[in-house]
Amino acid sequence: MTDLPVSFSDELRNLCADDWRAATEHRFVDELLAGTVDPDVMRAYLVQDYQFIDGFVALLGSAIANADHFASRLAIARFLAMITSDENTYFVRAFDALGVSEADRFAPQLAAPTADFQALMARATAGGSYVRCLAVLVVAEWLYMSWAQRRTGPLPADFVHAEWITLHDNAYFNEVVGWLRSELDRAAGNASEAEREIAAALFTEAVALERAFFDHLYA
Ligand SMILES: Cc1ncc(CN)c(N)n1
Repeated sequence: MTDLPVSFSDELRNLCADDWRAATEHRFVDELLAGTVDPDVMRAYLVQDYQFIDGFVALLGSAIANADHFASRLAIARFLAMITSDENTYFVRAFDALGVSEADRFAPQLAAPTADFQALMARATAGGSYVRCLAVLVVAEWLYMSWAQRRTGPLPADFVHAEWITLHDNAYFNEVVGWLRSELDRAAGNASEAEREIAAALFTEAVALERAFFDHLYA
């Protein structure tokens, strides 16, 4: 039997398997799935992540602008609509529940991994390249789906924990992740070797930053 060819997205994930595993099996993930994250840790995480979301929305906008098909633009725009509605209102409700101040919602002091992630997304956003945007988008959503799918028990009782899990493991989200991966594989197939190398570097840097983003919560 001949082996199936490895897709570009699988190849990239294999390149950074250690960081991928460390992030998806992180202490924060274990505690989130068990519903036992310390409220101070959850607050710190969500405050930093809201600043990540800002750059992420800009990155989705760039993917829409640089996509090579109308159908791709439509699919990304639908996903962007989910982020700016259901996901954004989750943050607002979670901030209310956790007593997060206005200053921390909109202008917190950035942790180093947050600032580094913003810089990475800004580079991908400004690159004028669909494959570069996709490389970072695929990490952000595939890695999150991977940890959310590790859940074997019931959802935690607290909505702050439960909804953050279900936002990253539901039928629509899982379909988006599969689609983003297939778009990355397709766009990489149409890109030059130099573009593929840039996309691979963005991908591996993003995986390392996902790990650092969780690590800093316990530093
Ligand atoms: C840092 C980070 N990476 C990914 C995701 C999933 N959208 C997120 N909310 N935050």
